[in-house]
Amino acid sequence: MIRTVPGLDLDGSIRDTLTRGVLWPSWVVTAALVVPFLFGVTVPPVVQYVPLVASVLVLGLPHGAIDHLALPRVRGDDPTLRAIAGVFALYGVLGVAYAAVWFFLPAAAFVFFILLTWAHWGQGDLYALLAVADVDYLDTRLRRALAVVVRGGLPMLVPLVFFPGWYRRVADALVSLFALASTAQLEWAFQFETRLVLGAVYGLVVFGYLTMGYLGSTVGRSTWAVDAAETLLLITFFAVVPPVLAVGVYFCVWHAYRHIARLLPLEPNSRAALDDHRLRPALARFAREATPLTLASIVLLAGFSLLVPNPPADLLGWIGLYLVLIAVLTLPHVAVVTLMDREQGVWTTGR
Ligand SMILES: CC1=C(/C=C/C(C)=C/C=C/C(C)=C/C=O)C(C)(C)CCC1
Ligand SMILES: [Fe+2]
Repeated sequence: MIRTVPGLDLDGSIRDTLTRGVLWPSWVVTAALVVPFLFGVTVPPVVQYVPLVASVLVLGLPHGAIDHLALPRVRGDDPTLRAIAGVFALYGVLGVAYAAVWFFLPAAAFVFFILLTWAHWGQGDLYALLAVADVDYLDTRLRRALAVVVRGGLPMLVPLVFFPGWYRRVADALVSLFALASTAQLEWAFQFETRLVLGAVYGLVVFGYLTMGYLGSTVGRSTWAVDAAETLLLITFFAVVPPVLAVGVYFCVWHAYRHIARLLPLEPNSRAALDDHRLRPALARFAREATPLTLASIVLLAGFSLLVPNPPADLLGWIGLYLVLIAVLTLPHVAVVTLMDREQGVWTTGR
């Protein structure tokens, strides 16, 4: 059966529900975390790992666990066995191919993971800007691409500029599961000069992006203010909060939660609940739907630990393994989200 599904044109009541229940919490949590770190608070590594570890069950891993339902739904089709099998096949082919790259070229696979996440977390925020924050100045494809570069760079580049040591430690944790000392090839990326140049270029791009939005906004500047405030908040967040903690929190309350919010209106019962200003039943339904494949991914993680040449020996090693699993699952997940973008008109501007 073919149905029409919401694209970027969410009903006002749904937008309200998502702004209150999804955007606000992401602002409050990130802003609250900035404060102690601005005052120089330090926290032991184990505590910094908590959000990333929690993301295995809460928000993070589950956000991709209904990709097999999301794709048919966004097309207005029923999730038939055939449609679901198609998504599973996509995961199988892309996931296995990328996993093989990790075994043979781990350092290159890591760099690709960072760039893939940059694009993917950027594309997630772009949808939220268009559909929930309802910005009006992203009216050309070039401007939308710029939004992806700016938004994805916040979690992927800002930590490199401000915390190269941690960045390197995490890169090591992933790469050394496959080959010891391979991150030596990435030494250049952590050098002061590289970070200075990348930071300066990125700073200019952010400045250009925000100026473009300010000048291009026609219906008052309130939506631009949301975009600008989020951007500046996240720059500060990733500049002061230690990166494993910052990325873990961002992954859960920002990227994953916004993606889940995007999925909810695609399901008719959840859409009705949101329309009625009720977020909780929609989230409960999502949690039920996401449980089986979240659990299956955890089994995959255990299996993966038996396959890597240098199995994890400590908590950071396990986090590294978890991130490699995420990397492998993210490639097909990005394919699904990119198809969703196409169906929902994220790149349809006429210009
Ligand atoms: C943890 C961590 C890092 C990388 C995290 C990545 C790349 C996560 C990707 C998650 C994805 C793609 C989830 C799915 O949507 C950095 C940046 C090296 C800095 C140090 C901390
Ligand atoms: Fe995602």
